[in-house]
Amino acid sequence: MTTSAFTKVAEYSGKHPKPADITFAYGTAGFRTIGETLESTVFRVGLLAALRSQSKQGQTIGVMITASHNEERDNGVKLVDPMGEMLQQSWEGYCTSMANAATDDDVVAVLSSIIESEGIDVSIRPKVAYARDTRPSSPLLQAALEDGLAALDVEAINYGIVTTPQLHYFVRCINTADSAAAAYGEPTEAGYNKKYGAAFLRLVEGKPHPSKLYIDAANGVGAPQVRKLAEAINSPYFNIEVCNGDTESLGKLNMGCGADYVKTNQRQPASMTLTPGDRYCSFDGDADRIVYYYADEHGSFHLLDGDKISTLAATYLRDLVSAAGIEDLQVGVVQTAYANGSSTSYIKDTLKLPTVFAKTGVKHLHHEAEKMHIGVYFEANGHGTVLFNAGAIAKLREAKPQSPAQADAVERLWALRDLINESVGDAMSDMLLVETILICKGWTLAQWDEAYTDMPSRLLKVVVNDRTIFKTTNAEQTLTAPKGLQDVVDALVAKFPRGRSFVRPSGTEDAVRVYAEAATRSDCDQLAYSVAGAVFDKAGGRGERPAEFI
Ligand SMILES: CC(=O)N[C@H]1[C@@H](OP(=O)(O)O)O[C@H](CO)[C@@H](O)[C@@H]1O
Ligand SMILES: [Mg+2]
Repeated sequence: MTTSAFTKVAEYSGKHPKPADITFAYGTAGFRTIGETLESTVFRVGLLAALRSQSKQGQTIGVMITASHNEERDNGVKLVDPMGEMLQQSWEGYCTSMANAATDDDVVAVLSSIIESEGIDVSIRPKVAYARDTRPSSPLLQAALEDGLAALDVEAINYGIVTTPQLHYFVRCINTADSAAAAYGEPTEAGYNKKYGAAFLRLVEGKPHPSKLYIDAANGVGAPQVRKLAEAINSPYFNIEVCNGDTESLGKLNMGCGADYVKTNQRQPASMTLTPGDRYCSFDGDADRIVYYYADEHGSFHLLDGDKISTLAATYLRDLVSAAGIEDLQVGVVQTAYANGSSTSYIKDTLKLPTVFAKTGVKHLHHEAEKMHIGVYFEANGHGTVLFNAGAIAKLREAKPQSPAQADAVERLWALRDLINESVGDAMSDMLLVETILICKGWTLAQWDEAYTDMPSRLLKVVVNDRTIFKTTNAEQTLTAPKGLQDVVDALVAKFPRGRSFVRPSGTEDAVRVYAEAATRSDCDQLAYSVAGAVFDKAGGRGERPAEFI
């Protein structure tokens, strides 16, 4: 890169001035706020993606424009590292500094300082792959991104409108293409559908066909993409109907539908009536989360969330490892403190598998799961996947099956690895995983649900003057500040049989979250609302005290 390249940066930056009154922060989910305010940020993310690529010797970096389950007027942008994983945490600070540079000259100055501190070789031609979801503000932001990429002469690939996990997959495919041993797949939509579709059919072949699966696509990008996946699979094993698949009409994205709505409200999408015995699932707006649900014969709603998916997957993998006769190949589960207590007890006491708690946010779970041979990780809200680490791959390669049954189990473990998007949680690939297990076991959703019964739980938000005063330890389950507040929470928890509650500041919203569980619905609600009340009263609740707080 020459000085003239920097001239282009300042000139193009002038087309995307930063709104003076907004401070941006690269958080758990990248940048996320009202779409129209993000033009300068997305332009600058284009510049950063170029530097990140150069710092990785010209490997391809991904940029995804999406705000997932947020309302339609929001948008966001995040960077994807070479193996399809989330951006390395140490670069998040660079993103924030870049987004907040006040003038075009400041943008160039921040750029230069990153180049210097990272020792970046600017003669390397940067490569970036990018995509967007279906939001109305996305085309404008895409144009800003393209200016950022052009300003640093990036070799760019535009993937158009795809799901977030598809972009992660493409990035990993591109960067592994030259490695015979680790090539991940073809970096195209067709390649994605072919890889996951073929692994799915390999695993379910010969079993009875399942009944139809109704997919609520949140009126988002998952709708067109899952239709393409179904076309590619073209088999009665994947008999689906897309509901909430309108990506054209304004105001529909995530509105009264989608995985977040279903999980938060513990009910089906407003537009859907459930028929007892039928099978349903919901994606979120960028199709990286999935939850399943059904109505029982009395019409009552039952949710199968991320914890249920993770226990289903862990059980199946544990049984396959045992059937394969491979010694010391450990299956483990990573959860967050939001995992339902019943699921944690089930993993420990019934499945007898190791489980650890990570901090909220999938990157934390991902890192913990990498330490396990086969690490299953899911957030309760339905975002997660399964990882096979190098130790697991070595054990699978060395396996010496002693019988056809053992050989079949080893082959199924390999096929499962192909079925799973290891780069990131992926609603479509996770759905195929769940479908595979249910088809192989011949289970209905109700049979899957029988493993354990969820404890009544409640998740609340408390709006406070300053959420940065909240500090936590112990995987975010214990407050170390404000002083004395944890003692109050402990005293409240002690009042309720099997009570559990914790308080932490949200990483994505300007609020503090309160989670509670207890043996009965009424105890759980009393605990949740009294902890929320204590937080509001003792830690600077903002505005009027909500009437339901105790
Ligand atoms: C309780 C909860 O669901 N928290 C969500 C939410 O994080 P918070 O830091 O709680 O705002 O958004 C994250 C990003 O999407 C997701 O990873 C996480 O699970
Ligand atoms: Mg999402």
